[in-house]
Amino acid sequence: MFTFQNITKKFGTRTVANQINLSVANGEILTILGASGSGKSTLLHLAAGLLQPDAGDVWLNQERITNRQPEKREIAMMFQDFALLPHLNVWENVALGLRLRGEKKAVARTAALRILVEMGLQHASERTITQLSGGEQQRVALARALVVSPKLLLLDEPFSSLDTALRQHLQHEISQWIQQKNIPAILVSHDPAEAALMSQRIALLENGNIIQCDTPNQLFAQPVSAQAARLLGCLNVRDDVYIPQQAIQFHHEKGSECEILRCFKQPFAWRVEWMQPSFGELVAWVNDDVAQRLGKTARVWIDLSKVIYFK
Ligand SMILES: Nc1ncnc2c1ncn2[C@@H]1O[C@H](COP(=O)(O)OP(=O)(O)OP(=O)(O)O)[C@@H](O)[C@H]1O
Repeated sequence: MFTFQNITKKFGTRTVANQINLSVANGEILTILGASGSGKSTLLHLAAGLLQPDAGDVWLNQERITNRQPEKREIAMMFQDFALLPHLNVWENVALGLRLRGEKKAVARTAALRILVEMGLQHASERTITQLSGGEQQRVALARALVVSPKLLLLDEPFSSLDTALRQHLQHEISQWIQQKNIPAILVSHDPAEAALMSQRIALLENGNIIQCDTPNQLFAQPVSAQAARLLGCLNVRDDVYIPQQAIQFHHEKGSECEILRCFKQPFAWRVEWMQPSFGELVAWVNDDVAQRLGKTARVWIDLSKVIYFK
């Protein structure tokens, strides 16, 4: 279990982490989702010990590690650019963390080769990094992070440079690893789809504040504010109202309060006009799968009991 307890960090007069309280359970991936500059990387650096908080404490497995040096924290970090060393071959890159901890070369090599087998990369162990594909490099970076048996894994947008197929494969692989190793993991992302796919919970960060932290389903169904809904990439958000996809129906459900809508195809999406006068210009965008089931002139309904109104 990893915990940020009331963590505050300022750069000059600017607060980039404001009284952050967060816990991540063993086997859980928590995603910190936020816009550029919201303070995501700062939180990872505070967890890794690369930055010191101005106030608050960091805990790992009931131990207070606030003042512990990064190399003594038993935390592994995986970066966007993999940060592999080109002058070392694959197994040497993987063994690096163990070597830095003072492990003998032969012991570190054995451990590195063992994890490369687990990653399906044994055939590439003697290759140089430049002889690997982007996906293979990513797996080497993962192997290097995991070979030291970390007690916490920090992932700083590690998939952003990969193509879709590879990204999905590695997202799945990493999720499985976290569960298998039963360690907590924190993923930093600005991609809501990735956050929803990979994590059990998502913390929404805005200007150094966590504005909401919950399961993806709960967040998409009930964002606390228009900002939260926008961070989640939700469609149909206005400052005062949000229509979740599940509120948009084709069939009138007996007993639910509904409004009739018109739906028509736009160049790139389906647009549904809400006819309720009090909502003025509000339009609802529907998913492709919903749109495919609608004819051009089909009527859809909004279940008003599922609509979220912001104060
Ligand atoms: N060492 C530093 N000194 C001063 N300001 C910093 C420092 N590191 C980060 N900042 C500022 O703190 C804010 C948060 O930065 P951070 O890198 O944590 O954001 P982020 O959410 O990870 O952004 P991105 O998605 O663009 O990487 C930014 O305004 C940044 O300019």
